[in-house]
Amino acid sequence: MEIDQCLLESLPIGQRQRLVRRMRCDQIRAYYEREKSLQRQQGGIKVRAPPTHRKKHRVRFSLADIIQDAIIRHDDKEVLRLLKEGADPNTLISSGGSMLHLCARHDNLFAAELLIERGLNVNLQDEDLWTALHVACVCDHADVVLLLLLAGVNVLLQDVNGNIPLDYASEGTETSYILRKHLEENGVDVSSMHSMKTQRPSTMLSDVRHLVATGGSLNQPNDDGVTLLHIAGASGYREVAFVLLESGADPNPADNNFWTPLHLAAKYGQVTHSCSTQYISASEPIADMLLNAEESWLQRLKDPSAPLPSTDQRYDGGLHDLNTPVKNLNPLGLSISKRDSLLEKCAMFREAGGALCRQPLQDNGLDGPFSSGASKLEQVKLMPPAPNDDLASLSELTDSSLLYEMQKRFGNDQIYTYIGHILLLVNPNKELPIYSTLVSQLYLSSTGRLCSSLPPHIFSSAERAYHMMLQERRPQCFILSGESGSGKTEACKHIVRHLTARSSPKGFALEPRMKHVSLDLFYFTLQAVVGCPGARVYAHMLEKSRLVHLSPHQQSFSIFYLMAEGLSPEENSALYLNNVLAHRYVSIGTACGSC
Ligand SMILES: Nc1ncnc2c1ncn2[C@@H]1O[C@H](COP(=O)(O)OP(=O)(O)OP(=O)(O)O)[C@@H](O)[C@H]1O
Repeated sequence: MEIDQCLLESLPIGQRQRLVRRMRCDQIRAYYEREKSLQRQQGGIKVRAPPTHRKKHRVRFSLADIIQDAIIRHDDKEVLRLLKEGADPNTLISSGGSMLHLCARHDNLFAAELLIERGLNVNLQDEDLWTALHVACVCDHADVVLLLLLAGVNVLLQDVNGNIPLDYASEGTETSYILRKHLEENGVDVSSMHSMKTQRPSTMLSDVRHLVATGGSLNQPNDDGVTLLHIAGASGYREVAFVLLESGADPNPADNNFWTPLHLAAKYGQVTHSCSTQYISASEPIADMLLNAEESWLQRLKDPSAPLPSTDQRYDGGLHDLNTPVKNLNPLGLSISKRDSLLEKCAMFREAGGALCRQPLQDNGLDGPFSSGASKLEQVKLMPPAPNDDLASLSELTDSSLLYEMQKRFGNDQIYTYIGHILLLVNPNKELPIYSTLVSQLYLSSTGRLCSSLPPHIFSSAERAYHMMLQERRPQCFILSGESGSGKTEACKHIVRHLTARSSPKGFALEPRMKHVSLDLFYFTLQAVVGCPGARVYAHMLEKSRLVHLSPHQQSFSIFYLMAEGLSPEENSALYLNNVLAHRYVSIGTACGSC
């Protein structure tokens, strides 16, 4: 169980403790399950003799871990001691950055000085190509910025988005002033910075033009499935995207994580949505352009003679986008997972009406369930996660408190609620835009654990069952219980929908086949009740147990009795059913007409 830190902090202390205890239990259970499966893999469970005496185990941390902790806690003495004891100043931290990045983030000037003294490279870049100066600027830690400048940091190093540290310094702050002054003193003016920033997209643009001219493959993915269009979409290089699309690049390739260029354009656009309207105005056209291109590409697939969209439609002719970075954002104040979950929420819950995306082609048997294609726009509206998403975590558990919470949630169209691992559904009796392919994709998880930034959903339960199946290597079972009309059949359909989409992310489309089978079953059952006014069609649909075992006074499928009554002798003999009622399926049941 994963709990969103924000939600956790908003809970009363007692509830929080209970929740944390449960999380700990879950962790321990998961640990033992993993141990068990490892043992099984290594050839059978080895039963260890219980230890006769308890050894006191000491947990030891490496110097590299301890020094990082000391830097964060500003324990200068400890940092000094550890460095003397031989802690390596060049140890990398989890983001791929150096310990100087850590100092910049936590404003630890003393440790930063010590590390620089010991020869740590001030220009080291992390996996997003951020230097410690980028970090210090984002966090507005002016002293660290000054120290890094004195140590000779390169102020013009660009990160993965082509942003230099100054781009991250908020206007009017001390950090921004210091950097501007430094740049001025070194003869760097704004226009040269501008041209430097355009360098990366310009280089890519000329490379792409060259590739087009020499007939190179525009859709060639790298090992991660990333194509040129992914890069252009994610980086906001509008002109590059335009050239690629105009030259016939596939607008919809999925990388190894099933992300298309449109996903990336949307993701990075939404990242900055709450913070920079300037950026959004630059990146939204990319998303629009990709949508238009995708539409025209699909049309041209069907009809190669279809005209290309007009230039106005394709491209509004603006200059390529500069990556205006997010101002006033302090992403490093939050953990990466936290940031991701906030971004996810920002993306999903922007407004009522939510995100717009493409709906997959239905029933064409060609496209995978996650591929986009149809021209119909699909609306998604998910409610943000809330503390009462799991009733088991309520501090007060009485009939009235549960009913009250359920009623409140139902009023907000929050029809799903967890009670631990059980999912409660209140039938909304109206269509809710929460079952699209996009939503199904959102609930995909690599581990099967509930995603704390997503509200309860039937897709989540389906996802969990899928992973349990893989882990335990045995069939899983859903128990759908509720009174007639409570939504069991619909829930079953949603589970099947998610699982079929899950199991065939590319190419092989199981969903249309499943629908076909369901339809056949439906007609089979429908035939069974023809002539049974008021009979309930669905009750027998999936009760396959009725085929092999009948309880006393229970009848088998009515179709058998109707066949016995209604088939002509020729039809009977063609089906080898000269005496239907002699078969065990029907002979032991009560052949009553009702269903
Ligand atoms: N998640 C849902 N969203 C919207 N409407 C729903 C949902 N679930 C059920 N419904 C509505 O309620 C009706 C009855 O649901 P369903 O047939 O799934 O009930 P059931 O529990 O299977 O009933 P029975 O036990 O009688 O077969 C559906 O036809 C549909 O209109």
